[in-house]
Amino acid sequence: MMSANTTTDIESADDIIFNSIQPQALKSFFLFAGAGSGKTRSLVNALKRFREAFGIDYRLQHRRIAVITYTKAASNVVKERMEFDPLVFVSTIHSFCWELIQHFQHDIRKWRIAELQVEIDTLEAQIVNGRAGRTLEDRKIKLEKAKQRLEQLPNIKKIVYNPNGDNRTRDSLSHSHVIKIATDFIRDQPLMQQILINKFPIIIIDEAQDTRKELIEVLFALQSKYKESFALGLFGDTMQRIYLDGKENLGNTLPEDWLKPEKTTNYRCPVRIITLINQIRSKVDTHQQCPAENATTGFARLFIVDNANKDKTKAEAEISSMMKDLAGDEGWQDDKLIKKLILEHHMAASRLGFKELYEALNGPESYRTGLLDGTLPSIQVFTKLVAPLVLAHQHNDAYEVMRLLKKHSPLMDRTAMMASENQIDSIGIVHDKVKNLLSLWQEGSEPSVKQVAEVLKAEGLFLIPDVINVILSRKESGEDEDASGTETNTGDDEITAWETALQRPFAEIIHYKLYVEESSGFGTHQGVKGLEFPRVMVILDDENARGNLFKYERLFGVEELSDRDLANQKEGKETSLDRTRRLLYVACSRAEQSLAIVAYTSRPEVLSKNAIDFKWFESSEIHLIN
Ligand SMILES: Nc1ncnc2c1ncn2[C@@H]1O[C@H](COP(=O)(O)OP(=O)(O)OP(=O)(O)O)[C@@H](O)[C@H]1O
Repeated sequence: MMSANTTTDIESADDIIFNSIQPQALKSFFLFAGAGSGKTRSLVNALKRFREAFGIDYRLQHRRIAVITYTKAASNVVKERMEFDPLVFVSTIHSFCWELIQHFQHDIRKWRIAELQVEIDTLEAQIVNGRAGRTLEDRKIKLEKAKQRLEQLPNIKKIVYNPNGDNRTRDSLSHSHVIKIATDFIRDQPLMQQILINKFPIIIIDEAQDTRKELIEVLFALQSKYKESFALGLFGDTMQRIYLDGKENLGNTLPEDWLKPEKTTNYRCPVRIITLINQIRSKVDTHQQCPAENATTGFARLFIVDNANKDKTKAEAEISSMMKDLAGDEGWQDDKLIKKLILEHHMAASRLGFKELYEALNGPESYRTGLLDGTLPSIQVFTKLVAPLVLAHQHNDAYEVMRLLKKHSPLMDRTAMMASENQIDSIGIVHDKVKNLLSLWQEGSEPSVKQVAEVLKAEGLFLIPDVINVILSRKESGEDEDASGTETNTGDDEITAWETALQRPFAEIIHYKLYVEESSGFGTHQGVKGLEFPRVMVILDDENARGNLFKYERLFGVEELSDRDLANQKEGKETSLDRTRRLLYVACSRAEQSLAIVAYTSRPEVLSKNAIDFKWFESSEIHLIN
């Protein structure tokens, strides 16, 4: 609800949070904190007040408050503001899960055996029933690998977890394993439940709307079982749920006894942008924001570009120049000072030279989120290890080359080094292997991703993800394509994606890397979550988008809803319209001063009329670009 008094608003929300975490009177709560409402400040305030009042007792009882953030960067901010006080355990969800399970080695091993056995049984059944062809051959390779892993499990002394990679060594768990294991243990093991609530009687989760729903659900169940001794504090905004693995409608389906404080002031955006995002949101719920007392008026403009206009770079340059004049802000003339947000990524991919790689890997549903935010495990060996190694070599940075190898190469891990008779010789051998890898770029050559992967595999420099291993392990004679192509499962479309991606030049990996790491001037939509920029250009371009997850033409009423959307709407389920609206809300709410929405459309007049009818823009704020 719109608050008349912003001071009361902060005080009451912060007080409610502090009162909820009194050790003798724990209460669970969901803090509704819309865009720019200063969640971090409220969180740190509550933690500092808690430390002051209860820190000594808590330490004596060996208890801690857990704070789970969405990114490592967000963890670091909270840790720093809390002066790295061990009273508060701040981590990402993966590290938190690992903290809980890491000493349960016996149970983890049992869990892995059961999981591998299911995988083996499924593959064996598929192989018995499958037709001859590549799919069958791939499954046989996968089966072999799964059996090897099962066999090796008893020999592994300690199962570990590496938050920075994908199956880096055979004894390490993947990110999704860690979450699944923790979820299962919390749900099924009373001992784990006791340990959890004794160690962390209070768990605070930031960006709760995007936190893995399976885990949120077991924590909810735990809280309802141990109301007196365990409290959950969720910080979030249902309108800012942008990942598909978050829990739908979290915040609207809370238990009766939960408290629901709300922060209604947006300290980031100027008045005009707050009015716009309130209007975009008004179709979904009644949460509305108000500006801070010292907020400026700000600018929001809608630029409508006909799809027939093929030179998008030129159109956007013209728009920047118009924004400079409209907002009276020279900053709009400097690309480095503007954040351009691509909500669908094909346009950036074709402009920045990684379109084919992107299109291949964007195929499997399971890859999409990770591809967009750079966390797709199977690509990380290239983006996080090979590309930095090549770039460091090109900059003559021998120290960085060594650091990457020491940290990530199985050839240089502690066990390998201890086992070697002469460590100096071993380092020399690793150097030769690196030389072989780098020779792929010699005299201006441009290797393919596959050539790079083959050298990695042959030299054993870094571990190759299983999906790529399957392709590289195929016998030359196994090239008999299964023409029917009808057998698919998740694993198979991932293999198909990598078959194409491996053929692409490695340079596409580098362009992709620059894009997801935000060094290209463009921002990924998911990547800007939680961030803020003075000037934001939000680019809406369905024509360059693939898939049906987001459709701006539908959101603006230019295109009819699909049959699937209509069916979902009828059943009260989420539609592409809902997802697209939330994306637009998040993107627009990043702007601190001025905002330009650039909408490419097949029907400029209809889009313009609807933007006015929806009360998103006045006609004087809309510009048609030819
Ligand atoms: N009480 C306050 N007074 C003045 N400025 C504030 C206050 N709280 C937060 N801010 C400022 O407002 C901006 C937004 O805060 P923050 O990024 O913490 O919001 P958020 O709730 O995380 O938003 P989002 O969910 O959109 O990412 C920051 O620049 C922050 O410094």
